[in-house]
Amino acid sequence: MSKFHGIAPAFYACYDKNGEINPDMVRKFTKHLIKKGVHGLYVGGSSGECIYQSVEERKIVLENVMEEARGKLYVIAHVACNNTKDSMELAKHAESLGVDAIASIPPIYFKLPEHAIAKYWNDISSAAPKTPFIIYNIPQLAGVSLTMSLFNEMLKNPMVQGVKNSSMPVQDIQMFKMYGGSEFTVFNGPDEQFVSGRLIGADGGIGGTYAVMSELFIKADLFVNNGENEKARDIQTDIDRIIYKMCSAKGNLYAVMKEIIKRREGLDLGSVRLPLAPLYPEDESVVVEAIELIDNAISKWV
Ligand SMILES: CC(=O)N[C@H](C=O)[C@@H](O)[C@H](O)[C@H](O)CO
Ligand SMILES: CC(=O)C(=O)O
Repeated sequence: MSKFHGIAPAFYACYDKNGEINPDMVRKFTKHLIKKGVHGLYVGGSSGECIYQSVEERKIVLENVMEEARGKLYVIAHVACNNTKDSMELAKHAESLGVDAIASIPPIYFKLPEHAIAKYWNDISSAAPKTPFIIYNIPQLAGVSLTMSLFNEMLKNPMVQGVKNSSMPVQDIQMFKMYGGSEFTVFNGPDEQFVSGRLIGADGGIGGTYAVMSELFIKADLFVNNGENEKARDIQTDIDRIIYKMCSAKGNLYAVMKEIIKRREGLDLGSVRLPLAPLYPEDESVVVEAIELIDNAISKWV
């Protein structure tokens, strides 16, 4: 089994009362997830609110994660900024800290040609020449798809060793697996189809909702490994009910999940940064009902 397998929660941004990065909470949250038994961590991605943080802030987050995580589980650092120079700086910094891989979305806003996207990714990779590079394919948010021509171009770089695939067709996972070569890693992106992603060939998953119910995803992963497909399907159904509930709030999904972690686990990660919407008073019932669903699912399955 490759090092990159199992359950890798996308790390949430940790803020203090004033909305500043809270390094102490970054460490506590890292320790908390390690104790839960997850296999890896994905730091500084969408869930880490990377696009709303400065280069300096993102370095501080990764440094504090690495202090707790080094040698205990794999760490993938998402290093993309929307310009090449800052992304290269973060890539270099991540390599100096000894992360297991770096990852990057494509550049957003301008519709760039594929050769420019490939150059952006290869430049970032060249700033961390000893560290595996994972392409983050998330067309519904990035507005750019990892096409086969772009994928094949990227495979010429031997450090390109995986894709985190968040496109909705599950078959995309199979395609990247098929053409990536035997050592190539593909992570499932959409948490709502984690089990399907694993069954069609994903080595593991990186997900935005894992940290709020890691027990359930660890169990789902185990069911797939053991060929217990009916149980895998049924736990996925319970997971999806929880995700749909959390997504029904007026406030942002990450604000909901941080509130749930605060109440269930006693860790205060703060709120989200604007323009992401914080929790509204009318979200109280969503939080309470989601907690009940999570508690019930954990007592049923774990
Ligand atoms: C669009 C998006 O953010 N996708 C994430 C990464 O793949 C997922 O992990 C979601 O957070 C999750 O599936 C909840 O919808
Ligand atoms: C959700 C996710 O995978 C991310 O943080 O990018």
